[in-house]
Amino acid sequence: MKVGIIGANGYGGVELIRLLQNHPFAEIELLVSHSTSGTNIKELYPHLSTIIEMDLAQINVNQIADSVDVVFFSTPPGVSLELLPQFSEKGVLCIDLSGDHRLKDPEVYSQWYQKEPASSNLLNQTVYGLSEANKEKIKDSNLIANPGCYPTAALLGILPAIKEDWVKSNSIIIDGKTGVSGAGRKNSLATHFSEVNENVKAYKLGTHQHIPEIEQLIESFSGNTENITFSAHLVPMTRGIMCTIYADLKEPMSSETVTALYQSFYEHHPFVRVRETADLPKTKEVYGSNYCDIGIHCDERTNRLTIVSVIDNLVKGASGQAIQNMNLLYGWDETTGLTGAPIYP
Ligand SMILES: NC(=O)C1=CN([C@@H]2O[C@H](COP(=O)(O)OP(=O)(O)OC[C@H]3O[C@@H](n4cnc5c(N)ncnc54)[C@H](OP(=O)(O)O)[C@@H]3O)[C@@H](O)[C@H]2O)C=CC1
Ligand SMILES: CC(=O)N[C@@H](CCC(=O)OP(=O)(O)O)C(=O)O
Repeated sequence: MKVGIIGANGYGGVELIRLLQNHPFAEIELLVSHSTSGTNIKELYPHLSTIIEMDLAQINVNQIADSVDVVFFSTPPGVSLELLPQFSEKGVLCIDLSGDHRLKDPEVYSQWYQKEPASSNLLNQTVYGLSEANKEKIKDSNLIANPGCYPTAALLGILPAIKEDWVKSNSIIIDGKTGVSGAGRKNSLATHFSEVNENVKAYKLGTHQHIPEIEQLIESFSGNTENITFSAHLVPMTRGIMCTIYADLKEPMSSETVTALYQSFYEHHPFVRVRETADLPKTKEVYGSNYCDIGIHCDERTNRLTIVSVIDNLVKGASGQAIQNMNLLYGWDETTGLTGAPIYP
């Protein structure tokens, strides 16, 4: 099965390359770049020398569509809006790592991304690729909107409680922390070493594009409209996301009971590991891997549930999950090519 990666010279693209090297059924056919076509990928990323030495190709829809079976879009918002319909029309399977096709309501997309939305026709064909939540739909789709990094950690953390209807409406608060690679490879003042090192900052409060994405999936799970509070924080590490999620319980529950129920909920989902309460997960314990680790605490004084959910933003939060979705789509075991253990320490 032949794969093309558009945006191959960004962090998401390079993580796709790393993971696909270990995939037994997928072969990288084309690496595509907008601004560095003609350059060998090893010149931009010397760590890939002798592993993959391929010139980056230009964006040429016909040529790409003729040579690959599946295209990953690892490009900033707005790019796949224009390109993806041209591939989809030609019957190429598309997996979009950007936010362009995640929101079902075109008006909501315009409001949060300040861009013209994709066509309703295309949005109706799109499956939201949170692998654990939409496994059956992903198997039958040809256009997958891969989730954002924060939504992956937040939703895997909260969905069992939502599905079981344990939490009070509008009581969910998600406190998210991310490593700097979440902002991609492009230069910016916000990701400059001196700005990030020995510093923690909150950003995009009330305006983060992941707010409607999280609310949309909660609604599709519960049938209820839910308003969440989400705060994003940048912390001085390269990879990793931690979402600490707070919600008021409808009825008192113990940590042990909720943990056992979460373990049973994720029993058949190999990439979600639910820990015992005394063993709350840390970002380093999933570094470089496709795992999402979850820990639970119920405060019996306040009747509040706290969930800690960690992922690697570039793997389960982006490229790893994109490959997991490709595996589901092709009917392969979902763990194919993704069984590497986290890198520790
Ligand atoms: N980093 C992360 O942790 C996560 C990222 N995502 C999403 O994945 C996507 C890629 O992110 P990431 O790899 O981090 O970002 P980078 O900035 O590292 O890479 C972006 C890529 O897109 C290409 N690109 C930029 N503009 C255009 C254009 N106009 N047309 C075609 N290609 C273009 C860039 O290179 P070139 O211009 O040379 O082609 C580059 O290859 C984004 O939508 C991001 O929001 C999602 C989850 C997590
Ligand atoms: C550090 C940093 O800036 N992180 C990005 C994560 C973006 C992301 O996950 O991508 P999508 O926009 O495709 O959802 C942010 O918070 O916007």
